Amino acid sequence: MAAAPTIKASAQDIPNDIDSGLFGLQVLASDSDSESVNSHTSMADVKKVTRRLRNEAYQMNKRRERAYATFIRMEGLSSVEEVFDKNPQQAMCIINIGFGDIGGATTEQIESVFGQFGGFEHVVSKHGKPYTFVVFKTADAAQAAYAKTYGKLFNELCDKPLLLEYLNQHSFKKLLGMTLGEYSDDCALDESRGLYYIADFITKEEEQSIMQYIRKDEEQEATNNGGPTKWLRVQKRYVKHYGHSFDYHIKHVGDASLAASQSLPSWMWPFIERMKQKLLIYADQTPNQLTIQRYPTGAGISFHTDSHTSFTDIIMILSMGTPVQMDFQKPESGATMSLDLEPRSLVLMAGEARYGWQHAIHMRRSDLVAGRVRERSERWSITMRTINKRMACNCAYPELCDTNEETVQRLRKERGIPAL
Ligand SMILES: O=C(O)CCC(=O)C(=O)O
Ligand SMILES: [Fe+2]
Repeated sequence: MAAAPTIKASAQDIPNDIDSGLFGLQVLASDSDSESVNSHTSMADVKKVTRRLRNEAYQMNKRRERAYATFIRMEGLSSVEEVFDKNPQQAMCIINIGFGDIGGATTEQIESVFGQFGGFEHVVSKHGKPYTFVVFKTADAAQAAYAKTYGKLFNELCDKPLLLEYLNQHSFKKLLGMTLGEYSDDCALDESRGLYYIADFITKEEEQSIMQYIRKDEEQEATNNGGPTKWLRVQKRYVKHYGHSFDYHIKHVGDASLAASQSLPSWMWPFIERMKQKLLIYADQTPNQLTIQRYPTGAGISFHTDSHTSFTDIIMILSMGTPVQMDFQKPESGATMSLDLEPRSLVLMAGEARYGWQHAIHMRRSDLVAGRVRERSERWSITMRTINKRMACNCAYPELCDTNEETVQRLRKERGIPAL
């Protein structure tokens, strides 16, 4: 006797307007995870299954509506029709799975599901967004993956039914075209604007030895009741100053005399010498203030511009440990950009990058680099600056300049520096 056909259905197969019975259920080949209705199934069972499936379809619709609303709000759209396409396209949006702590998945988890399909290219996640994009080589390849994944549960993907939409061509470019390292406007921040990035400024061995020196200073501090200088906790990071201290309450160099309170650690001298040679900085730009920072995983530094009246033009940052993304913003125009700070790299900010932009390292446990989630661990950095003895600045960025701030005027008076 021929086997009874198995009716397989999952919630997504049921049309939204289903009103009774088995309408809309597809008759498919047998499949172990399918809902089975065979010749022994009573009409009551069929009704039960139908009711359950209808309820699932209703829940799924609700989920989809919620995800649409979030997408529209976050992308500043008036409707989803602006971005989604009914016809298969090369890129799809998983509208209900993003990356992050709550209900999120990592790039690797999403790849592990979609990477099984032919023509898979890559996953693009966006920070703080509860949706993700999956790109295929062709619309046909995307369609094949869509057919096998839509509405399905994957335990790698938080056991949520996968909701997918094809992305129209225009939105593909608009939403996914901008990768890190590109700029949000015409305000490209580059060397002509004073931002320089030197990869592998120090070797791996040098990185290790600097970290050892820092740890040794730390031990000395613990055993000697104070080593060269003290670690302070600022937000979630640890900070230590050499040369001159920095007062986070007044947001200014702390030493009243503006005389160096400490010499720079001798292990830094060879690197400062290398900077002078490689970067051709002038003698009067030789750093005389160092800030060493230790960022436990997830720590960061809020958006700021290094005080214009505390330090002169050139600021350099040496990175060690985990790579992180540094974000830049220009409050006046809203322009933004990100720079990936690899360990052992040196960043130099001068001119517009130093005076006219703010920079930050967001407090989070991972970064997105070209659409991939990269977990962070511990990071160390050394910021090198030169004290601004005039305590004045005549930059072209008054909105970020502290020259006329009351505190600075008071400090100028207290420190015997003539008023402007
Ligand atoms: O740790 C870093 O890379 C950033 C440090 C910084 O912005 C600062 O010290 O002002
Ligand atoms: Fe800074």
